[in-house]
Amino acid sequence: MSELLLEASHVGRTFETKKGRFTALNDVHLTIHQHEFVSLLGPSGCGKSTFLRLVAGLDQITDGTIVLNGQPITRPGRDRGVVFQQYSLLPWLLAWENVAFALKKDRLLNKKQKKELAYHFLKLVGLEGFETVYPSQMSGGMQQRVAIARALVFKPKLLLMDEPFGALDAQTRRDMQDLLVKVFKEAQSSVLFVTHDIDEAVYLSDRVYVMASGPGRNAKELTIELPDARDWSLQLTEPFIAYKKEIILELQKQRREAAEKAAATR
Ligand SMILES: Nc1ncnc2c1ncn2[C@@H]1O[C@H](COP(=O)(O)OP(=O)(O)OP(=O)(O)O)[C@@H](O)[C@H]1O
Repeated sequence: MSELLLEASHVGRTFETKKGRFTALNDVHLTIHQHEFVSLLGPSGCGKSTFLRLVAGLDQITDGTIVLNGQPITRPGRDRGVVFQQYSLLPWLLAWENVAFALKKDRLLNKKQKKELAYHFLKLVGLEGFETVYPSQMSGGMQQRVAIARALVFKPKLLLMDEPFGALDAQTRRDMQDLLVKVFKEAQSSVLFVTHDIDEAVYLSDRVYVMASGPGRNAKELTIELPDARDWSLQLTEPFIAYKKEIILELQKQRREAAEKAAATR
């Protein structure tokens, strides 16, 4: 396997709430290697977004360590690009300006170079010809493409994506998944991808971490070995269905255990 890029060990995150201390994550482990696509899957509330925010540097761990390229993560940085479910584009800026905005503080590039880079990444995500369109004139899928281009424009080592296709209709979601496979290969970055969707996780990933809740923790890790050239017929193959089944059975087991635990405390 290629070089280790990110290593999260014994990660914990507790929150002080009105009802007392709440443990959102407990002893979570995760690794990502160079050029690896890793998904984080699990029931609602198991702490996927909390974990992603810690890796993004938008929140601080209460236990453990998260090391990226040998350095502990303490704040956001240009080595990580983030894409959320909400596209969060600036409505008063054109598509290319939204992408170039991410380079605002880059003093090494002049305006022309920033514009060229923005155009390059918009082309990569299939938006050639839409550079001078405002977000309000774009579909949800197109807006999310702009958000992906914006996250990639400073060539991050790690792309962090939190349910990026959650707001899209089924067909657009499929198109975006195929686009992501292509973009991921060309951008030569690694991806940490949070999703609820089992098919999406198996289709896109090299490895899938399945989490459990109460508190959020590791439950299962799968290495996905499927042909590199992914297309949708892959989803009908036996190996794909076998991975899916393994995840479904794990999630069913979790639901059963949670129900038993709830019944025992009643
Ligand atoms: N700032 C906070 N203060 C208190 N509790 C929080 C805070 N942030 C998250 N939590 C709690 O931590 C738990 C994990 O939340 P998180 O959003 O990470 O889960 P998730 O797996 O991403 O869920 P979903 O799939 O529904 O988005 C939840 O119970 C949530 O209420």
